[in-house]
Amino acid sequence: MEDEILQVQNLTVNYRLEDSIVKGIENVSFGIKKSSITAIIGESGSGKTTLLSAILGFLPQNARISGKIIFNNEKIMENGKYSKKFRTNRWRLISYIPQNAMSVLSPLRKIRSHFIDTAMAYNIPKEVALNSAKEILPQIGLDEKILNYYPFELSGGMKQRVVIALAIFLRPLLTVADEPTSALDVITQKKILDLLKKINNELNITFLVSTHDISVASYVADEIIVLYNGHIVERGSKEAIINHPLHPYTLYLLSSVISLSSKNKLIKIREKFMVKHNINKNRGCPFYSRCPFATTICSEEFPPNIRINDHEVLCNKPFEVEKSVYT
Ligand SMILES: Nc1ncnc2c1ncn2[C@@H]1O[C@H](COP(=O)(O)OP(=O)(O)OP(=O)(O)O)[C@@H](O)[C@H]1O
Repeated sequence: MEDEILQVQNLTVNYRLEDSIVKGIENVSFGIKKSSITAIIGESGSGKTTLLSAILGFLPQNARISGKIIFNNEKIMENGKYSKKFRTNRWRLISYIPQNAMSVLSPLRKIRSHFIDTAMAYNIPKEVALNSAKEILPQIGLDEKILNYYPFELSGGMKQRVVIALAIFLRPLLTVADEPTSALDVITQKKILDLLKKINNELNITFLVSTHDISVASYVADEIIVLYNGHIVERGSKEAIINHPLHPYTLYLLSSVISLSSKNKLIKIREKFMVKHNINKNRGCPFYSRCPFATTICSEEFPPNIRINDHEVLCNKPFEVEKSVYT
């Protein structure tokens, strides 16, 4: 679609170990709208980092990848092969804010060297790099004099901002952030999320942000993708996902937010998720073993991907969730 900067089509990633194969993500398809913020939400091991690494072309050696990725109307990856144009321009097309961002700054190098090194890796001259850095730093709340500081001279929040500046100073079209706030206290967390929104708004950079916290997704994102066990189980606008969830796992995530669940009937709903079905080895629903709404069909048949306008859900019985919340 024309208004999409990124299209991921039938993406599957497996990891090969000595005597087994581990699933990373399976047959994942979605698009990201230009100038939006999309959050990928899922618990540990759901495949968030695998998905982001596949988009960035950063998967480890033991990964096997299939499917297609289209970026800005050009194919950048098909069946594990990334285009040369993408590999040589990556940071100017899709940049990255890593998990534990602060630890990526080398303690032995001044902040200015981090900007110069990043730019020079893409054949951008030192002067251009420093000028771009000086332009970006005030926009994200940092004085340009920090270019002469070492990382140890900065607070945690300032280091986080430097890493964000490094991701955006070459003005990429898309920035991918892997759990950008998970290591931060709540006050700093909010400031960083506000900063991502400001950059999105003022510099028109599209963001794809992963998080295990649905309240972070709800605060920062326009669109939300819910990942469970390597599958997209639900995706749609923030309003659709937060106010009208259709997948039981999304409902479970929402009912687990303390401030939400203590206020309303979600607390009762959370109790329903105490049930456990035996895992069915057949090709049933990935969420079957934890689903309070599951019936025989869910243990036997992989669910269909149901689409209602822009809201998609992978479920045999999506309206059971609606009934339990709204009736
Ligand atoms: N290099 C690897 N080799 C083998 N298995 C891997 C590798 N990287 C990830 N996996 C497996 O792939 C699955 C998805 O992992 P991934 O790290 O993408 O999840 P995640 O949602 O990012 O988790 P977290 O929030 O803990 O980072 C998990 O079962 C994980 O053990």
